[in-house]
Amino acid sequence: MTFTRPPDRGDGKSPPAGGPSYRCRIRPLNAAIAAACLLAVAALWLITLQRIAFERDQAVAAAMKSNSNLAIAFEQQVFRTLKAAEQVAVFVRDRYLQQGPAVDLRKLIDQQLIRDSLFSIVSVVSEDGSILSSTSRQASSAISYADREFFVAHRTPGTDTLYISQPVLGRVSNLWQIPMSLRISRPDGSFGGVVVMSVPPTDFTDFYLQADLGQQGLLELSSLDGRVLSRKTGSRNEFGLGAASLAWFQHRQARPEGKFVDDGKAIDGVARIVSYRTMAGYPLMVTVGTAYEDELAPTRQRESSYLLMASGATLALLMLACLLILMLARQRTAVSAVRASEALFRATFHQAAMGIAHIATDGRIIGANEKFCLMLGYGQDELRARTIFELGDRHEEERVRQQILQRLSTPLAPSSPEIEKTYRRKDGSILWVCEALSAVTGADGQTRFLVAVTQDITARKALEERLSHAALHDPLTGLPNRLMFMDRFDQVLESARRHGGLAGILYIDLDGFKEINDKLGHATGDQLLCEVGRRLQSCVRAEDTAARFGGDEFGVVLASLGRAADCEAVAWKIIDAMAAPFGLGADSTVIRVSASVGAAVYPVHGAEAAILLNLADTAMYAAKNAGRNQFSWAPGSLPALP
Ligand SMILES: Nc1nc2c(ncn2[C@@H]2O[C@H](COP(=O)(O)OP(=O)(O)OP(=O)(O)O)[C@@H](O)[C@H]2O)c(=O)[nH]1
Repeated sequence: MTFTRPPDRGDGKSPPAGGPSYRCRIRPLNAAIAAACLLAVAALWLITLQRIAFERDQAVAAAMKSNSNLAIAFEQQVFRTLKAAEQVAVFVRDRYLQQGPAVDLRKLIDQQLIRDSLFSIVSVVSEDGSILSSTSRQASSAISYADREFFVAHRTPGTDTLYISQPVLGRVSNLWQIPMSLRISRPDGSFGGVVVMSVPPTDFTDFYLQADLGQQGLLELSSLDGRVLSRKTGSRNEFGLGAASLAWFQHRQARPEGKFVDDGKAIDGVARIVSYRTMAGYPLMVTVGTAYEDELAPTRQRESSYLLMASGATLALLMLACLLILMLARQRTAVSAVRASEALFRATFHQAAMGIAHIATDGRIIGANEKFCLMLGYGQDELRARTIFELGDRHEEERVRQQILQRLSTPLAPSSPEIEKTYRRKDGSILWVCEALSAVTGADGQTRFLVAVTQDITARKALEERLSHAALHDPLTGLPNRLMFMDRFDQVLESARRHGGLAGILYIDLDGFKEINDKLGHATGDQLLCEVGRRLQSCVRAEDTAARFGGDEFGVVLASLGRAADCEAVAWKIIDAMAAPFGLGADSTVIRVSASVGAAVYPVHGAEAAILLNLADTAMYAAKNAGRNQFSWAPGSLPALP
């Protein structure tokens, strides 16, 4: 998500101060990342919840199957007990019918004809309800069963099958018992009494421990007429309760056997996975149940792991999405910064008033801006095909190499010294530049390339040249002026001092120049002065200096004089040169002029330039006074001249 400034409203006014000056814009890529993340989270949770539901269903189905098997086993155990009871009852009834009231059940036990481990009490009851014989010592004929359910039921002629009564509190044992009885019929079919066997209800539910039904399991034996014969839930035993409100009792009306999840509200509020079966051959049903929470405990543990993993994955996905969005935002910022920087660079590089060239460390030109190309007259490609050394004259190459080496040796130096140097343009002309080199280094501190910032100073150099020439030369004749003359004279004197040589100076003044000016005009006078300058130069050697001091006054420095007398010889040579007629102007007007020359020699007449100049000047006046067109030595020991 980014914030952008709203477009200008066109009236030049900004949005009202204090109000929202930025509007929110969701970037499509950010929206796509957020949508993908939400989709992934939704899919993750869908899969997780489906997995949890599947595992729960699996656990419930497995528990149902297990409980169904246990119900079958429980049914078989009850069935065996009932069959044993039937066999005992038939055996006792046959003995009673053979022996009559003299039948002794305790003797039958002693003879191990009856197993007393199966039943707590076995009794023979007469047709009036009193006990005729019993395996219990507490039993007596005074105890009557005439009102008992089984006795009442057997008195009525009916089937010759085992009758299973509701649990009752035993009158002999004083304990809860389930009476199971068989009718004794006389040969004529009349009622002859009952064989009754008592089984403690808990004997049926001992199976609970074998089946390992847990702390809150359920094992129940009920009669189909709606009575719980024996039930065990956890450590609790119950007998004789009504079964009509129980869900499995109601389910049995529709299906003889089944399995389902019961909410437990009819018993103790504990939800259970139950399986029930209707017994074959007996009006009984068995029910086995295990606590729903016990069965799902392992699944619940896995559920917690799944939920934890899904939560972790959700968090990771959200963090990943946030990270991606953040990285994208940073990348966008970086890209914007790079673009801005590139735009700035382009504007600076291409529109700079200075020439800029990128130079490889070996001198190859990598690139150049338009100004640099313009300055040198080469195109970009032509420059790229050259080295920086090829752009200058041969004598400059070493200097440029030194400049590059110096820059490479101090790549991190903040400023680079500017040097003035020359390039050779494509057309062969000289380009004077003032150039600074900067080093561009990489992250490793190594120099990647050099940047040459070049300023065209050709015009300035030409101006300097002109100014320098004007300052030291006479504008009319082009000869050195007095300033340059004195400088050269100083240099010559210095050399003469060092080498013990001689140096001469001549002071020359034209004779009658004013008249020429006056008669022929100032322009002709100028022409004459120029020609005098040329003749003067032709009279001296290259190492000598001829100069114009001003007006019609000239001077000559004679370097490396072999003899002082040579000075006079040069002076006469000049006087002769000036005496020759001048043909000036378009019509070659013939003009005649002469010159008076004074001379002084180092070290004969003096040691200082100014003194020697004055002496030569004085000598020149002496020559003038001697009639002009003359030479005169400076005052001093002329005969001693070497
Ligand atoms: N044409 C021209 N005349 C100049 C220039 N500079 C000075 N003059 C003139 O040159 C003359 C020099 O004066 P002088 O040396 O006294 O004249 P002169 O006739 O040579 O006199 P003497 O030296 O005594 O022989 C003056 O008339 C100046 O006006 C110049 O640049 N051009």
